[in-house]
Amino acid sequence: MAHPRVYVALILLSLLLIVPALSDSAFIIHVFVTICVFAGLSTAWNIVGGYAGQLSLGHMMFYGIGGYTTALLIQHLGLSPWIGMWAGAALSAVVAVCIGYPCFRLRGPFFSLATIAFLEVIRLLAIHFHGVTGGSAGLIVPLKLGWAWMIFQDKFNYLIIAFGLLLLTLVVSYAIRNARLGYYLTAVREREDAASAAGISPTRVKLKAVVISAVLTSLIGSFHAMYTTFLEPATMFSLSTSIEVAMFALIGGLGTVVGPLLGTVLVVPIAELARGWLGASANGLHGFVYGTVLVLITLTLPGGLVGTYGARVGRWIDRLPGGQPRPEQEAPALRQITGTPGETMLETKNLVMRFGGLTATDDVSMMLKRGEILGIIGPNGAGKTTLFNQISGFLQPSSGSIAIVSGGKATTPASPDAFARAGIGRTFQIVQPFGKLTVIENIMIGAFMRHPDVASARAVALRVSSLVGLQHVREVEARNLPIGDLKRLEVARTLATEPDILLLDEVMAGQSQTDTQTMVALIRAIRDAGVTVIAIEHNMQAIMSLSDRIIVIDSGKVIAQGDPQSVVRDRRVIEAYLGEDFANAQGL
Ligand SMILES: Nc1ncnc2c1ncn2[C@@H]1O[C@H](COP(=O)(O)OP(=O)(O)OP(=O)(O)O)[C@@H](O)[C@H]1O
Repeated sequence: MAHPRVYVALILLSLLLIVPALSDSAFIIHVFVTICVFAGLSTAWNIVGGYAGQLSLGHMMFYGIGGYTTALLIQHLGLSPWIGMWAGAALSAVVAVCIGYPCFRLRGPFFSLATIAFLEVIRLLAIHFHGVTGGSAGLIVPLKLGWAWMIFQDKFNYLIIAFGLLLLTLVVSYAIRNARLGYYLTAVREREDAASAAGISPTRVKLKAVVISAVLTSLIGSFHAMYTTFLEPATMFSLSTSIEVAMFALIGGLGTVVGPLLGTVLVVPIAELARGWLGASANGLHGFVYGTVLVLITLTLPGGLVGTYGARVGRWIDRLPGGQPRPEQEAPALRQITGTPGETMLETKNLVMRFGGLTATDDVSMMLKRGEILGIIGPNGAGKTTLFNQISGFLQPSSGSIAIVSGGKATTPASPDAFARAGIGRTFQIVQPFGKLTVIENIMIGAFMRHPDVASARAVALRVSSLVGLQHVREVEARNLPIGDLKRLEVARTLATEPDILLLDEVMAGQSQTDTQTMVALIRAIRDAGVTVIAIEHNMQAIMSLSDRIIVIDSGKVIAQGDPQSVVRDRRVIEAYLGEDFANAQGL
């Protein structure tokens, strides 16, 4: 509460109550109720559409479910809307899981189309079951006056409830944004694979977001039904309103906490005032107003208002009393890796991976011993990365088995995130940074796996950033880093998950001579701290000096393995990969 961003926001928000209280006009109160309702809907939508990047265009289904459940429970069971709205919210949560689970497998426009389809289905069902819902003719909410029934003569009471719901939605949205879930949603939105490698289950976090969003939307829908006192499928399950709600967030700033509110405050009053002044002749005018503002904003400010000016305004506000940065927390103790050096940690048997007619790994059997650095070499296209993808859960082998051995027990996790949580950390050959997050935030995404609390994850990330030599670019957005730093960031994010086994895929590619030496020293230090390492590398000098053991793969098959000196002398390895020039240069 003492932070200026909080008290300034509360002061500005209170204007939504103070201005209509001073004016005392029923129409002005109506405009402010509408602002609170739509800002709440847009803020709730933004949790899915903005934070999770899933452009739902069927969100009004939860609004409608809330409204109808509340109205029907009053009508048939005489239940107060204060109870009915939670029943509606529970039903919306169930519907959100049932719809979200299959739909989250769809990407981009297909997801949006699927949400529209579900909205239409529910609208048609509401029309079809007219015996219950009143069908197209609509349903009138039983008019019993008083707080218990949420029906008032004094319109200001409606505004108090609408404001309360908006405040609740904003607090939830703010809390998500600043908690692990918010970071996870951003990570999943930007790069699902990298998020999975950091132990995040994309489906689980998206489902969490959609359930929270559905519950909030449904609560607002219940209230709005009580406010309008009339429900019909066309307005309760409206596609155009779903689009408007998304549009407010786009105008204000997608994925920001106050963006949806700002977008609504900007456009709803203009449209409502135009409707108020021009009456029936202004039918459809609000759509024109929204469209015009949207076009202007997307053309001039693609990040929306908050996306463009938010950081600058935030810095001004931080200069107010209480805005000084807090001291950083001490990094928590590192996870103690236990186990006997030399014991088997990972074993693959006869791994085959076919892509159509191509066999990328062909009968690969290998094992990894605790505490070693295992190098994997081989020509381009030999199947090295495909092997990594299988032992980190990103590819399901066509045949063969993978076992992670821990405490004498062998397990095979079912998904990439489960592999990560089982202690296998991996980097990607083609770097996968979360471009719009800073270096520290990128590393925090990894750290969250074992440190759910934001302050601890940040402390771990700060320590890891120093370890890999990224301390000088901590607050730089990852998209602005050169390739050498991006490679180090890959290692840092994976290291922050505190893995037992670290899979490094060509982390020295694109690094300068000095950086390569630093990386070699870093990998040794990581091993000395108890982490077992497998490294795919084309830099022979580096991999020779690092590895305790090397496996050579060619055309998907293991053609040689052993200590570095004997492997580079192997004729098959010289013929398939190293070449005679290398052998001559080494005097082999
Ligand atoms: N998802 C995929 N679908 C189809 N083919 C694939 C897929 N992934 C890899 N391949 C093919 O499998 C073969 C092995 O590729 P892989 O990336 O594992 O090789 P690599 O040894 O890591 O090569 P490099 O050293 O160039 O990274 C290649 O021919 C590649 O084109």
